[in-house]
Amino acid sequence: MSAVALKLTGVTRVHGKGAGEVHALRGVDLEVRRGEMVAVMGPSGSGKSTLLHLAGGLDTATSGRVEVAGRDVGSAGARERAALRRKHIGYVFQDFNLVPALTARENVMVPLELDGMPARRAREHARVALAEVGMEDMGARFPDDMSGGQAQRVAIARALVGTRGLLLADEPTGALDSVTGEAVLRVLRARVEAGAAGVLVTHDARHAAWADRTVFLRDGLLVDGTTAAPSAESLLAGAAATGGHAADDPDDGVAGAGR
Ligand SMILES: Nc1ncnc2c1ncn2[C@@H]1O[C@H](COP(=O)(O)OP(=O)(O)OP(=O)(O)O)[C@@H](O)[C@H]1O
Repeated sequence: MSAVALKLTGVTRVHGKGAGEVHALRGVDLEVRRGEMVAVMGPSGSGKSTLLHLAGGLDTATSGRVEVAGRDVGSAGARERAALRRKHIGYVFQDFNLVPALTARENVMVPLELDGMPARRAREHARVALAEVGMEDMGARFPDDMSGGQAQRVAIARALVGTRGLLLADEPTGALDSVTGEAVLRVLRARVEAGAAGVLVTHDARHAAWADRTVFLRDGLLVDGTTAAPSAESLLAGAAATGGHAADDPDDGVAGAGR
């Protein structure tokens, strides 16, 4: 299997038409390898969710190329894209997107069953994934009977279940208290250590500190933080120096790294 789990080359995404055109991404290049976790930071509206949707095969680029596990997502048909999503991509959405009529365990089993895994094996994978996020006793609960944080942990278990090579997370700890949130980031990190690739969209420099490197988006342009490799400490220092709002200004994180 390719060491590069995700590759974006010259990717642009224009939403809308004519006077209402929005250039959400402008010529973005990004490569994420297996065993690597990349954090994406940037102000609201800078294109972070658009980038994640493209990486997850939920949207297609206006121009440029998006490859997942060596496969060009843009040229794949709808059926192939759906299979790619189920087999290779784990996606933690900002809203939890759980199916209300299914229990926590059944929600986590869905992607595996869609992929043809027998129910007994899917149930065992779901048990492990729920245990990883501290929800082992909640398998029979329905989403409406859970707190926001519990529902989000189930969504994270569903994204992590099985052996997906590319994990995409949009602010996965938004509804979680900080202790649980850190536990979830730890699970994500463990999956990356085990060979998955991770992309984490976050506004929080403390969460970005869990990644191997941070890239910054501003007005659809991507600035790679690799050259200066801002460390967790320098990102946090940048956040502290700006009153905890490093995520609002990409330059703050860079300044915090001493550039
Ligand atoms: N479906 C759409 N139609 C029109 N414009 C869109 C659409 N989706 C996103 N946009 C615009 O594209 C730009 C980038 O949006 P995107 O949601 O990717 O930013 P973001 O960095 O994820 O923001 P946030 O941090 O607020 O979630 C914004 O100007 C947004 O208004």
